[in-house]
Amino acid sequence: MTDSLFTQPQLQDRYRKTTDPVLQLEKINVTFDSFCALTDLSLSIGVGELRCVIGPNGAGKTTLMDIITGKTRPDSGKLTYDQNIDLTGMSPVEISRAGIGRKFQKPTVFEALSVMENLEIAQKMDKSVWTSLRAKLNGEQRDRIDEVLQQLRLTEYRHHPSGLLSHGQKQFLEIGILLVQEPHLLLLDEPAAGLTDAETEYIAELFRALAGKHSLMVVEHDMGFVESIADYVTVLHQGQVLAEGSLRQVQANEQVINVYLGR
Ligand SMILES: Nc1ncnc2c1ncn2[C@@H]1O[C@H](COP(=O)(O)OP(=O)(O)OP(=O)(O)O)[C@@H](O)[C@H]1O
Repeated sequence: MTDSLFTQPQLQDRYRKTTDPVLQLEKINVTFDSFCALTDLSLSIGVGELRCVIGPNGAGKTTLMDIITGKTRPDSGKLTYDQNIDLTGMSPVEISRAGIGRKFQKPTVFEALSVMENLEIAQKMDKSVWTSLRAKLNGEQRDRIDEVLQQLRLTEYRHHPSGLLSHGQKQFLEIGILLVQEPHLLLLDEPAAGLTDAETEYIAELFRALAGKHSLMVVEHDMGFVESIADYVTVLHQGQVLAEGSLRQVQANEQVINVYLGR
């Protein structure tokens, strides 16, 4: 077992084997009343890996993200981050501070504030909104924001009110809000939903560039998008892992064809 992978971000992290897990779920069970949303779910995401999670409606994809981020507590099972951090006892805020960032499907930016202000607030998560805006950024923080603005093609919109951005730009800003917090693991729920073809292509390129430095778990229904980004795919069905492998492998799996992809 290696030492804690991410106590301090290290350059060599990107060269670690993706077989080193950044996140491990072991026999996770979640029930709502008597309905089993996740049943003995085991899953492992490697350092720097870009994992896609697919599956039919109701398969448990959102519940999986809710478990990882502490929004929902499992009834049983182990949830280990960074080799030895037990997430099951941590609050959503503690989990976020430990380096797990989540982007929901619907953008949730502060619409009245500028693009830049949204990023500043995100960078100083530990302070209130107004304290964050008054506190001066140091050079390093400013550089990081500039870098993220550029990465998300938002530099020329930095002073625009976020409410005036297009849907796609708001999605990009939301990814930027995650990136300025330097997460180690990003959870992205249907990031391509509602994007134009050009935006989808760019976001695919961006995710491929982020993998290695960050680990990414992407829940997505758009198979074209999955094909353009995924090295490894997990198929969920009825709260369990139905299949895992390359997209080609899972696309050829009879059970996956029957329950999800169709003929
Ligand atoms: N709070 C809840 N109370 C009761 N049942 C729930 C709750 N949350 C989820 N479920 C049920 O758990 C199952 C898994 O839901 P989940 O939202 O995780 O699926 P999903 O794979 O994300 O689906 P979709 O692709 O439609 O978003 C569904 O049958 C859903 O109705």
